[in-house]
Amino acid sequence: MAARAPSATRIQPVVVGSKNATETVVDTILKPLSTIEAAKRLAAYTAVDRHVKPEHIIIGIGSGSTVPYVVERIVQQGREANKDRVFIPTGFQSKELIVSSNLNLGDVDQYPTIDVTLDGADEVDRDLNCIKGGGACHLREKVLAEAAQTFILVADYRKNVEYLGTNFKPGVPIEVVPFAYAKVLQNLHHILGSPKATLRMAVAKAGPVVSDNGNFIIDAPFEREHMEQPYEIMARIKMLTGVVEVGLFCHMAQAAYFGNEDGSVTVKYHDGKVETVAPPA
Ligand SMILES: O=C(CO)[C@H](O)[C@H](O)COP(=O)(O)O
Repeated sequence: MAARAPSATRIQPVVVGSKNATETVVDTILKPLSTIEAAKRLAAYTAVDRHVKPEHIIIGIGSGSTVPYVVERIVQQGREANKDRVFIPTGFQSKELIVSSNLNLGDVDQYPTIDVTLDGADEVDRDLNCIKGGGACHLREKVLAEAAQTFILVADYRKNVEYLGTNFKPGVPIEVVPFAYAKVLQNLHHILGSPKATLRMAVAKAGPVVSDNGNFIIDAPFEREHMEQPYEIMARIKMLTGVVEVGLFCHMAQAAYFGNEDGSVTVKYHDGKVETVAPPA
């Protein structure tokens, strides 16, 4: 059997109905994708082809519906390329994805330096600031983004905006310790200028969404004036006692890949450069 990184663990997937890597690849080949799914896949594949190289051994895997295409492309690099790699998840979903794809699973406390982390985003602005946390994973996502030598975003064209809050309307996701949520909501309403901030409620469960860390999530929409330079409001929210992490990632990503409707990919870089990768001929 192939050698593995020393402290990586392999466990069996626990989610009933989760697909293995072969099934996912077969699905992708056989079933036509919607325009949005095709755009997500294009962004993810292009980013993996450019940023997941043979020398990259410790790889952070983000959360959301675009990230499965990242993992799919990594699996396509083959067993040999992946046998010594360790994959670090940003939450329950990406842990299941790693395990069900037969990749080596590790954690960020074992591997605090990550070669490259690839993750989705809810929206990305012209300076590569982004909103994350639509899936309530932004605490671990930010840790893996900070731990990474290279942090790359992958998304479809709807997420590519000049200013945060343009298309993504729920607001900035804020993870809070449960007993402090009402106090933090008051702070957001009356001090920080987000009168419509609300506690995120679960859909198929009575009560609030509980994050993978056992915390609550507040969604706080802000006016454009705050979103033009989001670092300042991010820092002010983070200073509120009871806040664990804020879903504003400022100046963290090296590049963002957006799959477009016409099959091209727009790449925005941290230095302001923008590239268009033409669709395959
Ligand atoms: O931040 C996230 C989860 O907390 C996701 O990366 C973000 O919500 C984007 O997800 P998707 O790829 O499904 O649009």
